[in-house]
Amino acid sequence: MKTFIKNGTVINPDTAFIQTTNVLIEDEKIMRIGDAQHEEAERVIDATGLLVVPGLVDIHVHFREPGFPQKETIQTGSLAAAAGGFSAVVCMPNTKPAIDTVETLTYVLQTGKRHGAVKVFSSAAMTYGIEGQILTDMESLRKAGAVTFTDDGRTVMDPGILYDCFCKAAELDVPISSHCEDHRFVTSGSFNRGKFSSLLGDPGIPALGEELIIARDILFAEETGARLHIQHVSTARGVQLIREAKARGVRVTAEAAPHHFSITDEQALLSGTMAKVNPPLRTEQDVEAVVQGLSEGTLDAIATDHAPHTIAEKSHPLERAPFGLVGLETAVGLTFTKLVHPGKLQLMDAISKLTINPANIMGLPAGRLEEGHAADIAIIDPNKEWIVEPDTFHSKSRNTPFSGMKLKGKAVLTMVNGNIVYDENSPSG
Ligand SMILES: NC(=O)N[C@@H](CC(=O)O)C(=O)O
Ligand SMILES: [Zn+2]
Ligand SMILES: [Zn+2]
Repeated sequence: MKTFIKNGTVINPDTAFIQTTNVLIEDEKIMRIGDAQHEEAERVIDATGLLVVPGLVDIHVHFREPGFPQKETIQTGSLAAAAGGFSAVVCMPNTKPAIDTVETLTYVLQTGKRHGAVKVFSSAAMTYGIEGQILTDMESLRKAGAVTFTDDGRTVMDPGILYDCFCKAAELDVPISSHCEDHRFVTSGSFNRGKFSSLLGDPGIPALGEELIIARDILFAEETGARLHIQHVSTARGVQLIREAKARGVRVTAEAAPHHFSITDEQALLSGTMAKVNPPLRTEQDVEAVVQGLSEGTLDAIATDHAPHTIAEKSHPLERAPFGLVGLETAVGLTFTKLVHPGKLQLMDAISKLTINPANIMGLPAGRLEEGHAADIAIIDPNKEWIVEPDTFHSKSRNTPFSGMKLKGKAVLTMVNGNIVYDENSPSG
């Protein structure tokens, strides 16, 4: 089957290519990028005024399988991904059981193949049960397809165990993805420790608790030569630590989540538990530093940390409600509204941080729009104005602080291996 995408602004960040042109797809591959007309193709998509970019890559999602299908399944999560323009995702291992054995990892990857609308990759846990005590069989998990090791949701606190983990990661040349939170220092708060946590009588989560672990893990990476990827960076000093580490040649990369570059801790007053996320929404200065980190390249990737929870759970009193918010279906809108349209991030950089950069960090065969490559493509309408309505999400969960927010920019079509997995303009879209 031939698909012809005509007259779009075609972007391939890997080669800094941007041109108004056409893309011809045959079966699962991109055959040709260029001016030639192929109006005879079975399917012709008019992309006039739209961006035609590599399928987006999210290296930080929680699809909750096995264990919590009431929050999300691999199938519903992948539908949310497709609706957000993503064609590839990396699942986090804080499931039940955790993704800490080859058996569970294989279950996730096979379920992704069978029921996933997009390409589902997976991390594996650093320690059994994400308990920070006993290292998993990293070698076997790597062979079985784990693209990174992480205890996301928690931090491995024991330096001896962590050291062994970094050494093994260096040997296997696989990145460690680090959720940075010093559990001895960060205790029972729900929001960023500061003015708003005080107002709400919440003990607060100190920025220092995140920064201590960022600093620690950078030293471990430097010492062992392992590749380190810092997840969901939320503080100004965290950005600064990564900037300095990169300058002295440490193999460190980092991601920012859309909520950390879009809204501040003041959101707690408006959204309550819907704004409860870990790391927490921080101050205006922190948000500015995250934006600066993205624009200067200290922060390499935008990753959603899509963390679905049920409404029932989010209705618990503040201290019992779980941390996390869904992000796949608002990521493009927030990136364009908060970064690209205000001129804080160049269009090419924004697309890089949603495609080739995260793909390269995790070594995924994704993130490129090139002849001969798989036809994983997102079509984005950068000027589409829309209002976030959680009831229309494809995700099983609706936990977002962005409900009712007006955004400009949206993925309107997503293709995986030449198949359309999301189409805004089709009835089933
Ligand atoms: N980000 C969150 O607030 N929650 C995540 C865990 C995590 O990413 O740390 C979750 O699994 O719900
Ligand atoms: Zn985390
Ligand atoms: Zn996470």
